[in-house]
Amino acid sequence: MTLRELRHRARKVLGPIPYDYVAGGAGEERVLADNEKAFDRYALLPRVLSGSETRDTAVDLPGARQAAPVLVAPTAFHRLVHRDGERATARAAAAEGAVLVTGTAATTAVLDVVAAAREAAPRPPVWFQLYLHPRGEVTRALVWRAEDAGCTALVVTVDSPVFGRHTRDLRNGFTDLPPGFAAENMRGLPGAGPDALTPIPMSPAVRWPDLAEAVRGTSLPVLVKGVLHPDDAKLAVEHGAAGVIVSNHGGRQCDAVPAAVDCLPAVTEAVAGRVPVLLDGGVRRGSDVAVALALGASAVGVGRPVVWGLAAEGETGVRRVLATLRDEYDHTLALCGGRRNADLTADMVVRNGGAGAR
Ligand SMILES: Cc1cc2nc3c(=O)[nH]c(=O)nc-3n(C[C@H](O)[C@H](O)[C@H](O)COP(=O)(O)O)c2cc1C
Ligand SMILES: CC(C)CC(=O)C(=O)O
Repeated sequence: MTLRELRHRARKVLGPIPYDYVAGGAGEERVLADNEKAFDRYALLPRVLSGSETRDTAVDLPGARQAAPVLVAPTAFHRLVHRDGERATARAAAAEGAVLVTGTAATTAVLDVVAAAREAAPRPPVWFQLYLHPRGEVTRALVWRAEDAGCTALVVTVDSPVFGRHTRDLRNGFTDLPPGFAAENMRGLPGAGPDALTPIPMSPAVRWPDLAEAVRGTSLPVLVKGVLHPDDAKLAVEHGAAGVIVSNHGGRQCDAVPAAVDCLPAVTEAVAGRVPVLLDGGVRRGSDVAVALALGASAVGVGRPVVWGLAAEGETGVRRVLATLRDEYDHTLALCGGRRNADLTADMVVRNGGAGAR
């Protein structure tokens, strides 16, 4: 079953409002569509007679060693799509040896998410995603909850000075979570209330010194998510980021930005190997993973496919998504004459339509 088929199955089991919440993007959904289409604009140029019967797809990331270069990007409100919610996602990611990025907008408290992951693996890598708050004590409270739970890294999302205008949610009048659901990590903290669709106080007043303060205030590595401009990637490193995640939030913030993968080469060049560069947005096949790695990513995140897997089949569905991507990626690596991730290099990616068009 391909990840696209899993989406169709999810659509059958979900009501139209939660389906639209997950599937949708901002504005006219141009960026949402382009994230996937962009991968069709790249082709792989394999090397031959250089492979191996055994391949090593493992990757070392801040606070995590993963079996494959694919991690679970933070997506909000898993209990909206499956009764087991984030607990199921956590068990699945841990069982597959993948980082789970849980987040402030989870419908399960981070302590319970990490506990569920530990049911499947002794030391599962769980990262915690948060937005910086202009009031430092709110940020510190969230960081403390993540540290206390046993998360091994933090992910600070910086592409949301204001919340994106999600066309489908606006049309559906979807502004609050249904009764019985809440952003559990926001309990007791200032915001719109944990049951609001945007329970997180986003602020355009947040600036680089706030990031530096957050980095200083934790012993955990801090990755910065939502970087597209190469100069911002440099600033992130200068302000202490342990990793940079190239992302346009799955097309849910500004609907006029480039596809995530199109921003990757310039960011990779700007970071110049000082910290790992990751990418999310539009990754749907093992060959997409290979293209991203060849263009400089250490690993990729997947958002919607994981939610479709969870909606369609719970823990089993999430495992299926991660296992499928790992298997397809390993197969692509073999077809490209590679033994390990680092064997995929920028000269092996061409613009689709001809090797001469690079
Ligand atoms: C339903 C949904 C909820 C999301 N919630 C968050 C969030 O709470 N925090 C965050 O940083 N990114 C969030 N994202 C963005 C994802 O982390 C990621 O950037 C994006 O989904 C990647 O694109 P993909 O869905 O094409 O894989 C969300 C995305 C979706 C689809
Ligand atoms: C609660 C929101 C902040 C989740 C989000 O980032 C999104 O829906 O794209």
